[in-house]
Amino acid sequence: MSKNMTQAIDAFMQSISARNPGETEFIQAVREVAEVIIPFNEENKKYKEANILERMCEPERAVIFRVPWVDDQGRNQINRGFRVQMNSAIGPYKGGLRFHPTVNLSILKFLAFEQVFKNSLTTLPLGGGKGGSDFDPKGKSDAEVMRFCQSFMTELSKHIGGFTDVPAGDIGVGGREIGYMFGQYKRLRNEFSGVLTGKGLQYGGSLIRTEATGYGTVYFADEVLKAHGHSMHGKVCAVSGSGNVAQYTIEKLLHLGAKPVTVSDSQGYVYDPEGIDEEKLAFIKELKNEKRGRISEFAGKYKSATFYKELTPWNAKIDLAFPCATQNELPDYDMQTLIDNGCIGVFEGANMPTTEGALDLIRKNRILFSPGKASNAGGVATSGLEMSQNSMRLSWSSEEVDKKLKEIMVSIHENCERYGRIDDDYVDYVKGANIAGYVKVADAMLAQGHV
Ligand SMILES: NC(=O)C1=CN([C@@H]2O[C@H](COP(=O)(O)OP(=O)(O)OC[C@H]3O[C@@H](n4cnc5c(N)ncnc54)[C@H](OP(=O)(O)O)[C@@H]3O)[C@@H](O)[C@H]2O)C=CC1
Ligand SMILES: O=C(O)CCC(=O)C(=O)O
Repeated sequence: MSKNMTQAIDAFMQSISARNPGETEFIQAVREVAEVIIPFNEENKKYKEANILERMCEPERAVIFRVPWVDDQGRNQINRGFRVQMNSAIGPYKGGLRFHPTVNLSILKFLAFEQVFKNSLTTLPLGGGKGGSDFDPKGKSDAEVMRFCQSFMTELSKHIGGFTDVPAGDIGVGGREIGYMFGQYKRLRNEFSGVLTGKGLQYGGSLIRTEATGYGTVYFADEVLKAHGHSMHGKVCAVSGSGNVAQYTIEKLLHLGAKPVTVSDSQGYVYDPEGIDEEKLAFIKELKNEKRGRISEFAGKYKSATFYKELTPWNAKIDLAFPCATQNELPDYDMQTLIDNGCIGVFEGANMPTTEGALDLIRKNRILFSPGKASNAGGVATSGLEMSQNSMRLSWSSEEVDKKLKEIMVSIHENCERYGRIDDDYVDYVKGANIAGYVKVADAMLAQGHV
């Protein structure tokens, strides 16, 4: 990269840092995009002259609100609620809600920013947003979670709607939470609408939405492997996390003949050299989705497995890594270990799990890599399919939805390859995803005037 270009990127990032002090995750997400888009804008002056990137870095709106609720002991509790409505150029704001004690404005702005590019890549008419709360559902009774969700939705309902903003789940928000929030929205508005996705199948949910993020991640990884002369069959895989995305990543890896050997949660990871098969996966699903237990219990149940307390799965000797837990969970030193152990590909199921330092190592060593905004886009894409079914008042079969999901992942791969091919042997999917996601939103913004 030329010296002038490096200076232009540094100057842009200085202004972003000054406008968003202390928002480290948001600044990290913007830098990854700016490093690709600022050089692209030099060759596409219409975007540069209209300050499209600058505008995309400023949320159209962000609401922060108090969420009061009463716990089982009758005590008053207060949490903070957020919704960041980042960009509506190509459709209503769309993106998940995260309930986790670490949630803050920086994390939600980074997620909303990523969501704009991701949703554009899906080919569907979806703008980008994200929200949530610093509420921790862990250790709470169902009744407490319900009271919290009802209070959260009482305020959020003023800012969302089927044609305005359609939230969904993310960390800490699954079928239970979506159900409670949907019920409250319906009471407040006296309206049965597709205002949330990830709904239960009895009340407007789509088949395959639960599976979609994990399945889509593996479909995308399979495309990347094929495009580089490899195959999924027989590959030994490390998966992090044990929630929604991790579970269905493991499931699809098994369908394609790969061998997942790790799974984790915030307390540590489990390594099972014999592999996590369908039966062990069923145990994980029950443990995490129903009993809401800890992953260490897996090693208690299966003698072939070992639990490593407070460690992450990146020490295992594996071919492919699927980080599916949270942001910045794969730092440079772990990436170096993965490379030393022969890892050939990293496919993000989570949002921004790979740090900037780890990404540098990936590029230097030409490791196959897909950014979450491309590889985990199957979740929001299937949310888009849920919205279509709700509008049409019908339900597609799981085969139909899965086929559409697969087609969308293949088309995202093609689009990323188009903008990200470096030479005959390597595609830079970060570059490809950022440019492909940007162009559609940028053109829509240009067409709509100075918005
Ligand atoms: N659900 C979806 O459709 C989509 C999700 N994503 C992304 O995928 C990732 C996982 O989401 P999802 O599976 O839905 O969430 P879940 O809440 O279902 O699962 C999250 C998993 O990650 C672990 N985890 C969370 N925070 C940390 C942390 N700080 N350190 C270590 N482990 C952690 C959790 O462990 P524990 O139980 O101990 O907290 C749990 O195993 C997130 O980055 C999310 O943004 C992306 C696209 C769509
Ligand atoms: O399904 C959705 O609307 C959002 C999914 C999501 O939060 C994400 O893609 O990160």
